[in-house]
Amino acid sequence: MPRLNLRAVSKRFHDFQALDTVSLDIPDGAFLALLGPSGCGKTTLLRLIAGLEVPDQGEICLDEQVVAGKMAFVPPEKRRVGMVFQSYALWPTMSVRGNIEFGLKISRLTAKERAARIDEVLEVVGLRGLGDRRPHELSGGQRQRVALARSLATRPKLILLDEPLANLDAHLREAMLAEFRRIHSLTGATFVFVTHDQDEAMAVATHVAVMDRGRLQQVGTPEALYRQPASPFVARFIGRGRTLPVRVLKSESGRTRVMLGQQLLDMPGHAEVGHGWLCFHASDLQRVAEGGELKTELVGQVFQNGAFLSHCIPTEIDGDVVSLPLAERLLPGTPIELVLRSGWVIGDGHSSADAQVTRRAQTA
Ligand SMILES: Nc1ncnc2c1ncn2[C@@H]1O[C@H](COP(=O)(O)OP(=O)(O)OP(=O)(O)O)[C@@H](O)[C@H]1O
Repeated sequence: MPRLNLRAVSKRFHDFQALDTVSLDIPDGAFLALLGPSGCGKTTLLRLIAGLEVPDQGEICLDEQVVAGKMAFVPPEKRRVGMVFQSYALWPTMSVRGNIEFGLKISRLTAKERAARIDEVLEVVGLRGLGDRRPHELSGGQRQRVALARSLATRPKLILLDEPLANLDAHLREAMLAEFRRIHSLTGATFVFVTHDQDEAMAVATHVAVMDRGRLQQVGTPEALYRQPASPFVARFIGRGRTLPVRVLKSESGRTRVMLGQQLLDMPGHAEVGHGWLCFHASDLQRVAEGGELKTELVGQVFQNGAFLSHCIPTEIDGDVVSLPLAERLLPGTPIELVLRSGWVIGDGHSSADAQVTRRAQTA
């Protein structure tokens, strides 16, 4: 059963279209990351789900109840949704227990029940024994755990997290990601997590929704987005992917026959006959001495992770720079011939990308 449905939700701020007909089904128990460049509308979408903004058009349903639409608007406090902000938003003069209890005051729990609930969530987030500390006596990671505990205390079905790790250093971010995953599986709640960091999204989420300029580009598992992007934008955005223009000759049963320059290739994918894109990652490329499918010239190298990440410009087709790790340092201008061990072909039209978004969202 989907926990959360968005149907053609749009939102304008003055003359700026922040969200444009976004449709999305989020299954019960999912950990969905909303991913996209700065300003693409992630936070606006989260605020609409929370009830902090009202959509101009479309409908939002939580547990099959319309919470925002033409005829209905359920206020935030009645949505059973917990929200965790980047800034933590803790009361500085209150203890950890006081901060968590604050959110429980409007519940009908007795003082004893509230105390038990606080103990329970402190245990879940790994802060047992720190209940009497004030926020300034905690580390950034601990403060974020308090913010999460405060949201969990009301036992919401849906938890919204707005860039919760943005204020933490890289090392702590990784540890907190593992913590979020653990807490997600322990509570069984549905999590929706906003981030512009794709490594973060891919590491933690069961589903990722990629957004660009107010529009949803694709929803799918991290693997599906990586291996089967629905649009050139997703292909380039995820996993530092690359795209090259191809001519699609045939497309049948998940295989395509394409021309990459003068080379005939057989690749997985779906595309209409005509102009298309071959999407791939550095790991799909292999250098060969001769007879490569893609002839390039080295433009530069960077020493990274024990290898020379080599940037190469295609010489026989009009395409962007492709990159792959090589074992040796070479002079700029060196001819590099490459074969593509794998890839994914998509069509050029946005309609096919949109169709895949809908199909994937429905089957997610
Ligand atoms: N209250 C508002 N009034 C006017 N414009 C707004 C308002 N809120 C958001 N916007 C605009 O809507 C667009 C989307 O904003 P939003 O905060 O949703 O983006 P985001 O994807 O979360 O970005 P970031 O990753 O930088 O936080 C931005 O261009 C922003 O300036």
